[in-house]
Amino acid sequence: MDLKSTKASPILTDAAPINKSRLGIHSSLLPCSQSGSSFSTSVLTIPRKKPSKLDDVRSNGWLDAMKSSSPPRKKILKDFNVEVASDDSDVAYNSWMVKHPSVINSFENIVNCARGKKIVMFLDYDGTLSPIVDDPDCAFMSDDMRSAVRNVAKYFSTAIISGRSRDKVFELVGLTELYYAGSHGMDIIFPDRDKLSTHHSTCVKSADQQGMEVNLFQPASEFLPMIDEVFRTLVENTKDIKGAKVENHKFCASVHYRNVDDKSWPTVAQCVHDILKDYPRLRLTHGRKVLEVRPVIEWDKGKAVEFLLESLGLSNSADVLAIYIGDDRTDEDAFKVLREGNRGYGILVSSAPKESNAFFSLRDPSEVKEFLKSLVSWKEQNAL
Ligand SMILES: O=P(O)(O)OC[C@H]1O[C@H](O[C@H]2O[C@H](CO)[C@@H](O)[C@H](O)[C@H]2O)[C@H](O)[C@@H](O)[C@@H]1O
Repeated sequence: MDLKSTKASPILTDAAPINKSRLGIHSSLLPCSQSGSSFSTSVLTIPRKKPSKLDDVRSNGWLDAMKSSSPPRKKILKDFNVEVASDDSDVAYNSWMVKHPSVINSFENIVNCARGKKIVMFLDYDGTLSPIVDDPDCAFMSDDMRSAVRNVAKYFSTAIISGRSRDKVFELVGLTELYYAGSHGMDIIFPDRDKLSTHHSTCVKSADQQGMEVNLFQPASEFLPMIDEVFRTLVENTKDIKGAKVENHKFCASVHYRNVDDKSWPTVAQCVHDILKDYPRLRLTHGRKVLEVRPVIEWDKGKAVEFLLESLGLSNSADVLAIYIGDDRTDEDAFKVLREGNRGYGILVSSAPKESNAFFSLRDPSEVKEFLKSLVSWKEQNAL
């Protein structure tokens, strides 16, 4: 396979727009902006200023997105170098909560909606089940959280949908009774014992780590060699940027800049941008202090939720209430699917106000745990 080929498969979409500023020509000098009829191409002057190496990432919005990623709720009081919760941010958070109420405070509402319906639980991993930490290899969930998830799965079908590789997220969660979707939903596994109501033809049979028969759904499998190649190039090209870290998640790759001095963020962005220029079949999404490189297929966490609901025969919103808990921009696709399809509720985990398609909110993973425990208690008290 030609890894850099531009030949699109039927499912490809989202070709990167042509970035005029990349040509080093200000848009006001381009023919489309001319107003008079006497314009002559012979007088078109190209600015003498050499385009900055970082013009690409400034003009395509990557840098702004990087700066706004994972904003701290508390402000540093610079003169005293202490962290304080400013009144302003509290006021902003409280007014944001009017739009996205805490699901703990709205518990009665959500369980009333769930009466007579099957609850299906979708959980993101990082920032939802485990706290955000500097080292992605040390993002462990607590035993207490694991037991809360295990108890939820006793009563409700539960799936983990993560940007990490499926193997990695399974290693971190370690519960065999769940469904797992890794690589932002591009790698879904089902135990073969489950009767899949649809999609049989798109799944392949395989064996899991315990040798049990499983069904795999991997809509981006053709991208495997490409992601591998890009991962190696990213590692090589970022090796001199202190603090940068690249992860291979099989069907996507992550470039972390949480531990990079913010003066070097433009260098990280430009480096990723330069590599992506050679791969028109890959695109970039933003996570929490992380740039994520993934195939331009029409597949995301929202599609994975739809796929899982349909495959498990749980897509009838009259009988099913889906709940998706996540903290990241990539979780927004899933929130949107639930909101627009009237299939259930998205819950955003955030301690700062954020634009979101989620209906409810929770502040942090400890509130996620509290909510999961409350659902289990409610179910136990109402079990007939
Ligand atoms: O979909 P998720 O399960 O939320 O995974 C999204 C990314 O999570 C990880 O990165 C994030 O968490 C790290 C550990 O707390 C943190 O250091 C990093 O800054 C966050 O972006 C994971 O390492 C990424 O590869 C995932 O894409």
